[in-house]
Amino acid sequence: MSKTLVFDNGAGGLKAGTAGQLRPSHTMPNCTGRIKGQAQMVVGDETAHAARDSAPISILRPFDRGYITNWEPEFEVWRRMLGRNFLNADPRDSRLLATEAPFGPLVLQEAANEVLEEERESILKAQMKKRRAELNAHYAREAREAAAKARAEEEAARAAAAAKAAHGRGTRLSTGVLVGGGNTRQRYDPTDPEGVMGLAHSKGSSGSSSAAAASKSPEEEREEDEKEEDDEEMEEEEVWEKEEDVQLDDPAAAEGGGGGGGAGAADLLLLGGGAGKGLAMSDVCIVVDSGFSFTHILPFYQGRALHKSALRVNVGGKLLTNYLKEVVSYRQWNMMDEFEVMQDVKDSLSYVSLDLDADLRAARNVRPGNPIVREFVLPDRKTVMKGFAREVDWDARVKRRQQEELGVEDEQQPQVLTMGNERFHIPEVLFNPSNIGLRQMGLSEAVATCIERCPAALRPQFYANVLLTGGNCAIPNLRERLYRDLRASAPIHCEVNVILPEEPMLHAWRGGSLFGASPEFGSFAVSKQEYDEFGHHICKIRYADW
Ligand SMILES: Nc1ncnc2c1ncn2[C@@H]1O[C@H](COP(=O)(O)OP(=O)(O)OP(=O)(O)O)[C@@H](O)[C@H]1O
Repeated sequence: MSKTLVFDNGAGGLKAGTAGQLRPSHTMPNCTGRIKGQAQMVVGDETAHAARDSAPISILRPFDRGYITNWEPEFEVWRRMLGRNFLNADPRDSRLLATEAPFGPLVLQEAANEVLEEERESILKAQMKKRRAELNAHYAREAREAAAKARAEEEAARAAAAAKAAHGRGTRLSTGVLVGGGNTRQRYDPTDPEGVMGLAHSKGSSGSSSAAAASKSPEEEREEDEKEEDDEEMEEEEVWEKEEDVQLDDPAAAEGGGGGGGAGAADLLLLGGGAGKGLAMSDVCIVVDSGFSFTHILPFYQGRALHKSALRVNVGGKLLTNYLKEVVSYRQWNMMDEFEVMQDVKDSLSYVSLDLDADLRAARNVRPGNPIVREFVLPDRKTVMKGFAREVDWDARVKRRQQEELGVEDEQQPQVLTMGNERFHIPEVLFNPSNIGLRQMGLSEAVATCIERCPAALRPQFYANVLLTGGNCAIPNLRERLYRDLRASAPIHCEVNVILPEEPMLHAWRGGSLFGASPEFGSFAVSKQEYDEFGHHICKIRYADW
């Protein structure tokens, strides 16, 4: 059977691995670079190595805010990922599922498909592109269903055990992570190198309609395409027009269409920690994806994206790191050429404040006992290869100050950055971009606005199902702050629920992994032969259908 590779192509990093696995096997910076004075280009992970060796390097990022802006370097990164040192993919026996950001103009999507098709002649057997937000929503939905199923099964097992115990025949309940649904339950063995790949996968009823669609000839598909597109548009319109018809308590409306994950899907989801554990209602969620270059907010109803309500905020991790670089360079050391180091500082020490005034007051006095101030030991690339955060060493700090006053340099002491109000002042930009003069909505305002742009009858469901994904959502307290702000702006009768899955950065990749491993995936992929025969049209039909 051919192998399905999953690429989550982000502006910060390319996450790649095989479908069906719990996590990507490789992640590399999505960039190329040139070391000063050298003709050779360094690619992906090599740029990080060069930066670690203090080589003066100029970085080129070919992917920004969801768009590939420069194909050549992007393919260099992809080729390296597919090559011997990483995925070691056999071109004759591999299929590719790649993520795509929302809001991509059609012409760019077409160009991307075309370039991918031309390039992959020697690379991959079949390809498929899927919007990242859809994969996020898909994973959350399936995860929630799997978690609910597992809970129900565990409760049933517990009830059975209790009944047995009542009859004097005690049964020891199993603990640990259970994988597999229905009759195929088995214990997950973390040492199994095959992970979940070894398990058989089955799919629910939703796969049958797509399989039927796949059995149609491309000519038939083309004939039906316009009709389907009209139908889709009408469906989205209907959500608005018939909003008063939606009964929020109606289980049929709540359950909707969407894919029902079978046993195989549950395996990955249970291993993933049940990302959708907290989702209150079926098939309705609002995906907030905040990554390296931007943040987008996209609502889903019955598995369909409501594009009219979607919002994008051009604030991401890169902007925060650049801002931190400037602040630190102004206040302490010149760190303007140290993006990677400053990203480490931000990732390890920043947090979102839940009480700005109190935190500002507390951070003001840098003295022992200060709860906010921390130190970051900078890498000197001789003794300290990678920087790290630590509690303030007050004695060393006093000694350092005295030496600085005397103009003495102690070679033995590592250089440290002191992080005080920077720790919460920088992430605050996500919630208040106007702090640095950006005319953009803050995160909470954008989520609330997005929900308010949805049909009134659906809003309570969206408030109850806000799903956070992307690396920025790992900033401590971000979830709590968003909850607090939404709670304040949501109507009083609405339940507010903000869900933060484990490792939010990998959430979209896991959606891809789940989908790539499902039996229906084959019917959505486009082969080289099909593309040559029908062109971009076939991609439009196949990719839009899921
Ligand atoms: N623990 C953490 N705390 C704070 N920020 C983090 C943490 N982990 C990752 N990040 C930030 O998340 C960002 C990367 O997130 P992610 O991988 O979701 O982005 P991407 O998919 O590469 O980019 P994009 O979504 O813009 O295409 C980086 O800016 C990184 O600094």
